[in-house]
Amino acid sequence: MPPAGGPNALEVDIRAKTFRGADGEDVRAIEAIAFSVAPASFATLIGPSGCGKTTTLRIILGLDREFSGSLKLPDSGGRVAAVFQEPRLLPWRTVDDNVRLVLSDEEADGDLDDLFEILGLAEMRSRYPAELSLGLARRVALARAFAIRPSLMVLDEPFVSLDEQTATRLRALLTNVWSARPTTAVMVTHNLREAVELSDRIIFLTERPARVRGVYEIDKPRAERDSRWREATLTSIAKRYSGIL
Ligand SMILES: Nc1ncnc2c1ncn2[C@@H]1O[C@H](COP(=O)(O)OP(=O)(O)OP(=O)(O)O)[C@@H](O)[C@H]1O
Repeated sequence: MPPAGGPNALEVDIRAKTFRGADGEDVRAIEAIAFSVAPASFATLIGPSGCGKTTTLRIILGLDREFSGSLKLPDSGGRVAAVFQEPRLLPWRTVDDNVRLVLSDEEADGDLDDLFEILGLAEMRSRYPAELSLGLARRVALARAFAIRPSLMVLDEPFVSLDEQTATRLRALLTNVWSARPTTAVMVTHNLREAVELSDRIIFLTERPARVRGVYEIDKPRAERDSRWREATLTSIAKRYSGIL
């Protein structure tokens, strides 16, 4: 049984996921991935390359229905937002339009000032994607995801390929916007520091075919996660899961 997460938790229970390989052979990607994410809490999946993390996110997003097991979303009528490695902005639309495009007609006329402000994008609204650095484009992708007030947010390595300073700034912005607009979140990253900074729960996966290797809970409020606490937490994780760091 997946660990309890409450009535409106995200419940993922993948019993098996197999791909048909190019040579016609079956490739077993996932053996058993079960976990839950409590409402308005943040979970991160970490595991070796190719172990099935993106596949798990695609199953959660409903983009892949060919698996054995079950999935329960936090709110069946709610919206689901996704943030991918690539910001996927429309190049011929301004920043403002890229964010408004995902909204319904009534919402699109609404006030997004707070959202742009919190993400440090207030001055960028009339710019086009080609005028933005990768870090800024990723902020716009976050704005677009949070604009719909999703009941579930899925993030696939949202800060990969950024320099460390930019990534640190973006993680702080994500924490701020997520506090202002809380939602149940599941992120994939290869960066354990990032996981420790952002998550309430870290789910460690094995090599393919993936199983859950262990779940690490973090109770410390984000505002109190200073560098000393982070180093101690990384050490404690490394002790518990050898080979993780
Ligand atoms: N459409 C597909 N057809 C065949 N095999 C696939 C397909 N998609 C993924 N796989 C295989 O399933 C396994 C899991 O892939 P997935 O992309 O989920 O891994 P990942 O953990 O996200 O990897 P990474 O950390 O490198 O991003 C891999 O071995 C991959 O080659």
